[in-house]
Amino acid sequence: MIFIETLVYVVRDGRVLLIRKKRGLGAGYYNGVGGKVEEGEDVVSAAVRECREEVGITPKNLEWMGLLEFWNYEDGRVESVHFVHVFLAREFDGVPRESDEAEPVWFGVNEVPYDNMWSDDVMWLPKVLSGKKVYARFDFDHWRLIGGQVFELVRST
Ligand SMILES: Nc1nc2c([nH]c(=O)n2[C@H]2C[C@H](O)[C@@H](COP(=O)(O)OP(=O)(O)OP(=O)(O)O)O2)c(=O)[nH]1
Repeated sequence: MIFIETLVYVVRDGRVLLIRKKRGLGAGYYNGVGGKVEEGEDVVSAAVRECREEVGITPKNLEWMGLLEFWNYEDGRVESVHFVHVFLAREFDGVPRESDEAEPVWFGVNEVPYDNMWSDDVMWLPKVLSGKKVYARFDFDHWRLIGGQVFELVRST
């Protein structure tokens, strides 16, 4: 199965808004706000929708920060491939609120709780939070990280 997904990191006053995910894949971990792009939906609309659904805010002026690929293997075969578009939002409308999917929590951008996040995040999220665009691919075995590469994207002009 191939999935197109989104992750949004809302940043304001030196802090980043994460969610503690209550259910589904990665439950208990902190993450950006996101989920699957639905049929017929564009990636930006999906990113905005997930922010509304999960924490009740509407991000404004989303900045595309890169693409992550997560390849999950089970017993030597590809079980699923996830293409995840990452965005920063420096402005938003509304007040973050808890939902049945997620609890919103603000962290200082230098106090991100990487020990309680997907183990690949420490390899790319600091770059994104410092304004760098990235492309990365990570391989998992039964969702345990087994390898990966991160590239910083630079303008070639
Ligand atoms: N930061 C980070 N996020 C990850 C990793 N792996 C991974 O699937 N995700 C994110 C991408 C998506 O935003 C989200 C997908 O989780 P999910 O399939 O449970 O989606 P969901 O229930 O939240 O969304 P949905 O089905 O409601 O659309 O998790 C990872 O290694 N690091």
